[in-house]
Amino acid sequence: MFFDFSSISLATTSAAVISAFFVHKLYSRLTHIRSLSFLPGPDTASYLWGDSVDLKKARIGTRFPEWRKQYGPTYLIREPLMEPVLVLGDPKGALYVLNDASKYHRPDIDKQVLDILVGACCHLKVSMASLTRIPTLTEKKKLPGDDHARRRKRLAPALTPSSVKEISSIFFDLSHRLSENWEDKLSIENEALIDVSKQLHTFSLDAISMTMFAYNLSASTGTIPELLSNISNGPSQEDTMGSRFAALLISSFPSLLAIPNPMKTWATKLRTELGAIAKDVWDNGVDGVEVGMNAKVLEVLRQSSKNGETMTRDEAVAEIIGILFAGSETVANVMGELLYELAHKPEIQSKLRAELIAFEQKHGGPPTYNDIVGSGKSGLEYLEAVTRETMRCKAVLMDISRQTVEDDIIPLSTPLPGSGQTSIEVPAGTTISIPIREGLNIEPSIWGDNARDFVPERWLEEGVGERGVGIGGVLTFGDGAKVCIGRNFALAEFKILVSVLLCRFEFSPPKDAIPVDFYHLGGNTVKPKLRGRESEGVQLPLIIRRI
Ligand code: HEM
Repeated sequence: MFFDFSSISLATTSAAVISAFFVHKLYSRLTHIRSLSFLPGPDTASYLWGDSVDLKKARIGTRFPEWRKQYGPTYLIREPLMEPVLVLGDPKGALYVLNDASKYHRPDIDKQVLDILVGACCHLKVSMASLTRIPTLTEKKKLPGDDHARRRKRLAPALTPSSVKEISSIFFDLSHRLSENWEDKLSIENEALIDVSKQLHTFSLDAISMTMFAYNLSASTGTIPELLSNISNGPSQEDTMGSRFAALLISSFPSLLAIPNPMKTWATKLRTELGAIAKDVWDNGVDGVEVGMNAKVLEVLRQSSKNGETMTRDEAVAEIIGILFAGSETVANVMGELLYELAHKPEIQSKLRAELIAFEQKHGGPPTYNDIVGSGKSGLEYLEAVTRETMRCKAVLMDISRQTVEDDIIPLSTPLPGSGQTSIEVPAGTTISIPIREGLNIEPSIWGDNARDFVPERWLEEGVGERGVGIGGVLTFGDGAKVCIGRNFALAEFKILVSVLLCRFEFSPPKDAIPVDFYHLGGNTVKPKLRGRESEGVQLPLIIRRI
């Protein structure tokens, strides 16, 4: 009898490697638990799922503000299998982490999701990975930090204030197009019930595709608009045992995302279709760009090819997909939330409209791009205040996640309750969640007792932004090396749309309105659903009345 020693030794080696891997996983998990267990935090909803399933189902405003009240700004929550997550709502600690890109990286799971999307940037927290943290931009697992800097530098000229000014006429055109669409719906009655969420999504998708790569995606005949609208509803949002186990496995072993799953199928389809368009636009160059369009991203990508940088078609496609994700649903969501807020706060709506109409009467025409971006100084102070308050209270991202790559000590501005410690030692591999929407942006020690309320007037006070944390006093666009590169674009697009819509329409809640709840959904963004009709997906019905 002969033994196949080579196959025995292969099996033994594989078993040893797998065992070592599990032992290492277990050891690092125990290290994280031991090092951080002194921190306060909620009783974990489930040892198996941690707090993740509970958080996924919870309405916005029902968990983090309560935990902040009970435990202070810095505490611990749990991912599946009790992996601790340090919720760092301390201003000094948050800025420390965001500003040290060498020690604090995006978590492995996010990089894995980005790999599937060809290294693209996105605010998308895909549902298969929805128990995990925020994936964002130009960071790919195998690429070192300087590659992120190189790609960011390459993209930056497309999104400077002067580039945004150049493309701003497209924002005006699209805002008027949306208004005309609503006017048509109001042609018989003076008012109508309209689900604004879909139309805002189309508006922002067009804004990004028509300005960045001269393509009208919403009008394209393929399945792309449908695939992109799935960003809102996610490739599989249901909370089933199967999806929970998949999420649990993936959060422990991110590489499992590489095996076939609904999210991967969806991403591959989207990438293939976008790839065909990108190839078309890429091959035909930017010379033939139609009037009313621009190709800012393609221009910078082509320029870097001319400068000798190698740029493969795949890389170009990755940048395009990334910009589309990052730039479309973010603005659509925040705009939807403002319209919802204005519908419920008619006094703020009237004050904003009165300012815009007074401006128009005084200057003999509607505000231009310069009036709008300089709105704090041009007689549009309330527009500026409403914009800032929307970005503060309605931040699209719940949190920004990072993982330590080495042991470190995070300084704190608020001593920990009990021990009075002014810093926290974190072992390598710790996941840190910097809470934005329900954390630092509404921190009562900064914004006062009415921190959670939507009060634009607070911004009319001199120097108020200096009190807060981050650019302009909020962390809505992040901070540090990965701060949002599209913020000038987003703010200009947002303000232009507000200035056009508010002069033409009045918004109010539907009569006998079903309450709208906002959830953290399909990406790390916040979206509306009707209470009791959640399975119908994202919707935001409002009554729109012609003025
Ligand atoms: C209201 C709208 C928006 C919000 C709230 C927002 C928020 C953010 C945040 C918080 C980050 C940093 C994430 C991190 O640190 O991990 C980020 C990154 C990014 N955003 Fe935005 N964003 C918005 C709109 C846009 C738009 C319109 C574009 C494109 C035109 C864009 C492109 C990007 C890109 C490319 C990055 C990655 C930057 C990097 O990794 O260096 N964003 N965004």
